[in-house]
Amino acid sequence: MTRQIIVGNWKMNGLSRDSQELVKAITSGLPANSADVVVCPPFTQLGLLTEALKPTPVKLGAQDCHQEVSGAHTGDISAPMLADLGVSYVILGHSERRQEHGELDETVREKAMAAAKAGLTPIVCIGETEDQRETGEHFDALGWQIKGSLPDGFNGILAYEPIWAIGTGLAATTDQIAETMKFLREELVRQFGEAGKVIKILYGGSVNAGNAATILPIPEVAGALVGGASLKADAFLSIVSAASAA
Ligand SMILES: O=C[C@H](O)COP(=O)(O)O
Repeated sequence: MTRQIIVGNWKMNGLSRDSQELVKAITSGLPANSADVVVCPPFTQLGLLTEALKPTPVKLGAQDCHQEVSGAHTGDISAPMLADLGVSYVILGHSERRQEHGELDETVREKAMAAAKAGLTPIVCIGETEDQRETGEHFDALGWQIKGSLPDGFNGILAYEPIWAIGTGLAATTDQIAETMKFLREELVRQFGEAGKVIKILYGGSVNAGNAATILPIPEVAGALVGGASLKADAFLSIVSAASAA
């Protein structure tokens, strides 16, 4: 059985002291035979946490990177800069970046290529809006996002996050997740052939300590991308335990 992976996306949360305390609580509370765990703090905490996480099995991820290696891009961070710091994963195309920064599939694809080239594992996010779900256009939307956001030869992680489930406390139902995962796997195989069979797919959107044990065993779910609940060590560790048992 493949080990699941739980990714904590801290979003724009965490000053130095909180961040250090949080990773200390997480690393000291990991269950035996733990699932793989990745924490993705804001850029400002990455340097400090690299050192704190070095002696632990927890890996470090970033929440974005630029598609270029270097240059005149004020305020941006490149994939080689992240790799240089000891970062292993990078979340790309999160719906909050797509919405707040107008990030397009094409840019996400370029970022995923840049990340892989720098030795990082890209975690590319896709997800449908509430409208698309209600009008039954969700599979079309997801198919287009896969086509547009994942580069040829993609061997990173895909995160399915229905936008209406993010931060709402209202996770997708097990039936919705199961049906969508099946669709995503078929689509990955259609677009990538054999390689599409092994791309890991995470579910994200209001995963918490109470629903993780129901969501994580759903076929094709390889783990979770966790927002709010990743900021509380107890809740995050419960999700990690559920993944370790799934
Ligand atoms: O990246 C994480 C997702 O946006 C999920 O956030 P949430 O767990 O707070 O719903």
